[in-house]
Amino acid sequence: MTTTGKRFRAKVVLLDLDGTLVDTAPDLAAAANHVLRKLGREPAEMPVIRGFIGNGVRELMRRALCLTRAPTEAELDEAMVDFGAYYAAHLTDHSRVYPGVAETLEALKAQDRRIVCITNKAGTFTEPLLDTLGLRPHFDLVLSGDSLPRKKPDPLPLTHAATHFGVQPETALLVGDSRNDTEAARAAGMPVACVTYGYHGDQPVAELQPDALLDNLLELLDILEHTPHERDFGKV
Ligand SMILES: O=C(O)COP(=O)(O)O
Ligand SMILES: [Mg+2]
Repeated sequence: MTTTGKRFRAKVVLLDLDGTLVDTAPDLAAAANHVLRKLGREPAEMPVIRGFIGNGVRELMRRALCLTRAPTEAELDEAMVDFGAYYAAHLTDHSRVYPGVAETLEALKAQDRRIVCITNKAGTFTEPLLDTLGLRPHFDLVLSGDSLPRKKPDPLPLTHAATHFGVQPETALLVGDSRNDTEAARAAGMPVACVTYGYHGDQPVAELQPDALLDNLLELLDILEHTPHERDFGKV
């Protein structure tokens, strides 16, 4: 773990999904490659697709198609129908919860913190994915890429979650893995920790200058202040 030595109040803990809670890259890559093959195009290597995750599945598919030829919006619309059907049927064939995640979520709950999942993944995939992997009961609120008018790197999902629980953004904490997470947090005035194992392309995650770096989500528990929170909610 590398941290700046800061401790965070984190009355509300917001967690990114893909690359932070769950390694979803194998099933996302399989869905994208299913579409590429169907269109007679060359499938892409897993690490290449992995670098496309974080801006929602439509952007992932667009970038996968661009490897051979940029699609028109109509072509992309059609590709997304096939992508959606395949991905919905194979959401958790190979996707796995990262080590330390379930234990961390349980500990956060025991400390009376509110727990939010904030992802750019479409809600139609987020809910069944969290359900199947047994994570859904841990969350007090789930915000997907299409839950609100704007998604990360826009600060809206973060400020929405803070307002929902009646806390100031600076007393919450986002944990994510990519530039979308750090940019959204900075714009919201919220501290941000990054996991080092997630999807951040070729760029070392330290270059995103998060307030803390975590090699395992359990390390989050070491950087939180332990003060009672129950009476704080709703008093912005
Ligand atoms: O790109 C996606 O579909 C989701 O990405 P996120 O969970 O890391 O926000
Ligand atoms: Mg992510």
